[in-house]
Amino acid sequence: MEVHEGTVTIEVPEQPESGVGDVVFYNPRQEMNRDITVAVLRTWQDRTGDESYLDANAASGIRGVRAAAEGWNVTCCDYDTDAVEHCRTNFTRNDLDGRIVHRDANAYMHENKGVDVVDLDPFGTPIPFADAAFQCARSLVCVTATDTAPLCGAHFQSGVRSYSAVPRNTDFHAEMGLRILLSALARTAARYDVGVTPVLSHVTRHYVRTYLATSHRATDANATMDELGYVDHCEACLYRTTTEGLIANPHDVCPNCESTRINTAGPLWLGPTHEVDFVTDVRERITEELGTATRSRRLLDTIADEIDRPTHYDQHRLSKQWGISAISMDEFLEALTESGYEASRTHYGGTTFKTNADVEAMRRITT
Ligand SMILES: C[S@@+](CC[C@H](N)C(=O)[O-])C[C@H]1O[C@@H](n2cnc3c(N)ncnc32)[C@H](O)[C@@H]1O
Repeated sequence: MEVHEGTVTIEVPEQPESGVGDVVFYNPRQEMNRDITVAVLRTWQDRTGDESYLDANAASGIRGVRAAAEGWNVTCCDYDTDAVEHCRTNFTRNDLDGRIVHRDANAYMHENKGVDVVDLDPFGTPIPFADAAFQCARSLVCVTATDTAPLCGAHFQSGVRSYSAVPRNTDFHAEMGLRILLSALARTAARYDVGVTPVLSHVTRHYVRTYLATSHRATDANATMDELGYVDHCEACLYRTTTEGLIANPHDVCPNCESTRINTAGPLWLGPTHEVDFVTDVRERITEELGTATRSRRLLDTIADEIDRPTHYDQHRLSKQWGISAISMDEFLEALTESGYEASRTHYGGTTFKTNADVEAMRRITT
């Protein structure tokens, strides 16, 4: 079937309804992910003059074709024969040049270091490709992870295995997933003396996406490691607290309600998950021909306005906890800001917010 995204048209096989099968993969639900990638690549090229882009898990080649249409010097890599055929057809069909490589992505990245931008978009966890990506990429690593259940602690052991960290299934699960992923990526990069700075990250129910600017200096890798730490979370009253550094110092009882139902997650990335200037620049480069322009702009606006530190709350979950009916989000946030606290919506969900008020202060002010 024919698929139109942005300025390109590609050919992909009919997809099985279950989403699982042998055919070359294409997921229309990821169009916004790809539209934002196009705007990120525009921003990155304007800022750095970078030229080369590796679509390491190419499938139909949709990411690579779209990057080539933006003027990038593209390599598409996939170990699947049919995928490689589709990539070839789709570059030709759009009259674009691109290098198509039938190879294991790790082998290719190890042998071809110095690509400006590397994009990882495998099935499930990207961690098997992370070591090679941080050695191969010169300046930007883009990563999608679709294994949201392991990342957010819903599949606990799988999360521990994949990410060498302890995820917990909390009421801020989407952010837990992002911070577990960033932690694992940062620790992987640091092994090669590479420091990372997340310039943009976003999470939906289906995937986590992040863009990491890289710096090949041991001192920057040290600074990256300083962004790691732990979050203690009380299941009884939803209180949380963070501990910076790689030495966990877990609470046995909740400092707020003295419950022992307090658990620790980490090491997590506790640093910023985006740079506001970068997000604003990307937002400006979301143009009308992008199919998800309206949704993408809305998402990027929310991210740019989001307080960027761990962790978010869910207003409905808190209201349930306190046994009251939820007031409107605007009223709730206004009550916090009028009391001198910071408060913002977040992109993690319609009823989510961040604040520097703790749960007791929130309850006092808003109920
Ligand atoms: C989720 S699909 C990629 C989707 C595509 N990037 C898009 O936006 O539509 C993952 C692809 O990674 C490929 N893949 C998995 N393991 C690989 C490996 N070790 N080396 C190269 N490609 C691999 C699969 O064959 C598959 O085509």
